[in-house]
Amino acid sequence: MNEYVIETKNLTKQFSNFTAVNKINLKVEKGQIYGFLGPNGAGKSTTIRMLLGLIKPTEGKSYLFGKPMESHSINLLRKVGSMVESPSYYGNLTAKENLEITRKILDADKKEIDKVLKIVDLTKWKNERVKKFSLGMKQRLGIAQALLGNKELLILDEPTNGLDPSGIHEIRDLIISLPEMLGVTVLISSHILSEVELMATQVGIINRGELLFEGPLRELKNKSQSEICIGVSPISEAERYLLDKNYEVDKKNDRLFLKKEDLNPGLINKELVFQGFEVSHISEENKSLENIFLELTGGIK
Ligand SMILES: Nc1ncnc2c1ncn2[C@@H]1O[C@H](COP(=O)(O)OP(=O)(O)OP(=O)(O)O)[C@@H](O)[C@H]1O
Repeated sequence: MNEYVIETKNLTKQFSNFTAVNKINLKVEKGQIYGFLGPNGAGKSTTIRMLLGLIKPTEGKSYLFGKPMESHSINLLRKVGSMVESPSYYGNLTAKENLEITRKILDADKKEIDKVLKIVDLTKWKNERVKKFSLGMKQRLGIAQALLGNKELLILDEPTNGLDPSGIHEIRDLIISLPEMLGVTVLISSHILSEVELMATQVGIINRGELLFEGPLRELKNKSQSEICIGVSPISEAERYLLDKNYEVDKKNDRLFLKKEDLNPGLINKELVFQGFEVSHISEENKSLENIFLELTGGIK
């Protein structure tokens, strides 16, 4: 049996009558960068809080490293580093002093401080007070804190939130390097697909507490049908003609869209021209991943 770093079985959380997380089954394998995606309010933080033992599930179970959380939580959580919302630090202390506090709490080896500073590329700034740091540097320090104690799993809740594009780039490069450099598995939550698209090897998409998809991004892309986009006149007559022929037709912005299932744009063109329509444009359109994500989560109707 495959042992997952994170596995949940019917994990559910209700707040009074409201179901924030509904019977979700997550599977995260060792060494993966798992993008946990969903719009605001989807249930990501609630799931993460259950995985970190901060709140109890109403129903269902979570397993870390193959063991049930409920019976081994302290030992399991020792191997998990996390950064939930923004990192906590003392602005008047230096980066090194902040890490020293966490190191002492964890009783980790002194050498680890220089090691994690190097990983997050803050060695040069280790003696600077954190209040002078940019938001990106503070997030990197938060990741360094989360890594202290030889962690095997990192859980990062919206680590790129509020960062500018160059900050996002830095955090992304850092996260991508972690599984290979340290052998850690990373779960990262976000409400923006493009922020995790370039680093996640696997994604889980949650909306209104339900897990809608789990798998590699390419599988998500393959799930969506491409369309044939046609510029044709007179458009209404062409639409009627295609509907009569049982094609699935959508009219948007003076263009007709046909769902492609073994449809050949060349043959459609020939058929329309043969019927006397004037075809000014015909192309095959693949939906962007962002559109697939928005459709799944209800952003586009
Ligand atoms: N303690 C609580 N009591 C009642 N409702 C809650 C509580 N915590 C979360 N919720 C509700 O559960 C739903 C899911 O919230 P959650 O914070 O998990 O979403 P999220 O996907 O992390 O979104 P965001 O990115 O906005 O934090 C929301 O509707 C939220 O209002």
